[in-house]
Amino acid sequence: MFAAENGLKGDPRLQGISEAIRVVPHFPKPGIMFQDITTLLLDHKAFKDTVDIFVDRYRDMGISVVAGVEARGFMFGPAIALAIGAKFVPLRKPRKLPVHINSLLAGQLMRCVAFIPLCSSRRPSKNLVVIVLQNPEYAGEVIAESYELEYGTDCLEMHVGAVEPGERAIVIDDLVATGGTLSAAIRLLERMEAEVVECACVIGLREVKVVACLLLVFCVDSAGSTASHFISLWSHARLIVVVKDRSFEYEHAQAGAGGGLAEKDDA
Ligand SMILES: O=P(O)(O)OC[C@H]1O[C@H](OP(=O)(O)OP(=O)(O)O)[C@H](O)[C@@H]1O
Ligand SMILES: Nc1ncnc2[nH]cnc12
Repeated sequence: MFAAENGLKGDPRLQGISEAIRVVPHFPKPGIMFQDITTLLLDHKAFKDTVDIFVDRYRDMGISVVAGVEARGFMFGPAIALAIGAKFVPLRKPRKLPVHINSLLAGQLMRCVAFIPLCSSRRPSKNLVVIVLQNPEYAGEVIAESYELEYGTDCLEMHVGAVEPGERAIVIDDLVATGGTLSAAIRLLERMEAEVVECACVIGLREVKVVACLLLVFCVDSAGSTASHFISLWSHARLIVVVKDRSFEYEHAQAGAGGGLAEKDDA
């Protein structure tokens, strides 16, 4: 049903996209079949087709926020945002977004910086003038959401004020595995009262380990068939995934060539 709704069933672009993604066995550790989108970025047609699929889908959906997950969501999100006329909001790993320590300290800093050009006999530099004009209110408070990874935890941060209540948002990333990262992204946006219309990823891992927060997963494989659906326990947002990971094909090919699988079993 969803494949038809999305207009992706039988889409000839899917195979090219899928094939442009390199599978790197045992990276970053034994047993992981790493889905490497850097090769997709090198392939102009496959890269453009990927962005176009998302742009076609979201162009007329009243989306004003494209939120991209660091780091690989940054490689697709800005192009989509520009094409659909939305803003791009980076969801960053901890301590990357600039934030003032507190408003008092920021106020003192502003006064100091403003004082320097007055005391200086030399003409103030461009940089100083820019800082003086900054308003500490906009200097960047952040909110954070932690999430579980296979081993340990991680965290995403977003600037307060980057989205307004009621704005319609999509979240972009390269890949969904457990869904923990996307769930943290959704929580950040919903805390700012944005409406998360959908999440969109290029790749869905074949054996998605669904966590309680995962939405509805919609996979279209390279043949254009619907792969899997998982119903969220708490969110109404949806997820579109363009292609399934190619580990199976890779292992199959390696097994045919007499390699690969044995190496994986040894790991
Ligand atoms: O569905 P999940 O289980 O949450 O995993 C998916 C996330 O994992 C990868 O990022 P990673 O955390 O490796 O960070 P990176 O992009 O900075 O390498 C990927 O780009 C997704 O963001
Ligand atoms: N198999 C995989 N390939 C690339 N990125 C990932 N993030 C989590 N699992 C991954």
